[in-house]
Amino acid sequence: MGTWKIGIIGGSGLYQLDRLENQQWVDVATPWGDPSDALLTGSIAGVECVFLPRHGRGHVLGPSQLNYRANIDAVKRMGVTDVISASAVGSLCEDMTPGDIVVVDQFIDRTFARNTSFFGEGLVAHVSMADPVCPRLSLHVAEAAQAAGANVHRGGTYLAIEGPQFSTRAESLLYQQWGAHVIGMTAMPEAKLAREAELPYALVGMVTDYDCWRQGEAPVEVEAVIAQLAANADKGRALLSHFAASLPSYREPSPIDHVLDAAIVTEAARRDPQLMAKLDAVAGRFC
Ligand SMILES: CSC[C@H]1O[C@H](OP(=O)(O)O)[C@H](O)[C@@H]1O
Ligand SMILES: Nc1ncnc2[nH]cnc12
Repeated sequence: MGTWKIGIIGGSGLYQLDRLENQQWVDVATPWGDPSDALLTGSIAGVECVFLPRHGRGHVLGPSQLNYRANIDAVKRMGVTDVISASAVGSLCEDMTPGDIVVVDQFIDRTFARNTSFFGEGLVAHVSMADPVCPRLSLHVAEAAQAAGANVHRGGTYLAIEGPQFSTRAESLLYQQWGAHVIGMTAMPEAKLAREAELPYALVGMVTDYDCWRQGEAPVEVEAVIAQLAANADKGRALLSHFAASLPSYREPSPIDHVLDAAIVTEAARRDPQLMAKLDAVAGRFC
């Protein structure tokens, strides 16, 4: 390997990337169905990037309609080496305030209506999610966010709900007690699938609201989320420029590049050829 190719999955409020030089929208077909939209290829400060608007341009897909497998397969198919995911998040703690950036390092998954794995009958694999994000990529992202002038929290637990409704007050208070710091609807199973696809993953949580646990604070509304994201747009753009400019020119291999070596349990002779064919991008080394 040696060369970075950064996948950027843009969440709410992030549907295009003006910063990309030599931009081109590319339609990508996957064996898992259609990704959320075409993928935008280009470069920032000489670093090749591939951008995918998670909800599609115009925000047409909700969190439960996203084809998470197709999205991760598509970026992998485009030769991406590492994925940065940007997400709007609600804060579950006092000191993570709207406008802050949380570089998430743990997850609690409360989603229930999504395809959560590329593997299954005919090819069984169990990857570790103990450390669900890439520390190297997260460090680069956190430093870039700091350089962009953001108030950055290095680490935090993201609680993923199914949505599309926001939480009840009782749920919000419960998630706080569980030790979650931020809440959103999309990073799971995205982070799980990225790990299965051997893609180092970092999550930039952009705090947009205080959810509904906080006394005296109006419960979160979409309008406030979008307004906060718009207010942060310049910081987001600066973050990406700092990130690309600060990457070392040589990409040292990551242990995440090979997690499937220790994860696939199905004997070679018992593997399902049809599923193996579908896994050509995700697990091509084994096909
Ligand atoms: C528009 S508010 C709720 C919406 O925003 C977040 O999306 P994303 O993670 O893609 O930025 C949240 O998860 C919901 O999907
Ligand atoms: N409070 C919240 N709950 C779930 N998803 C969100 N995305 C942004 N704010 C959110």
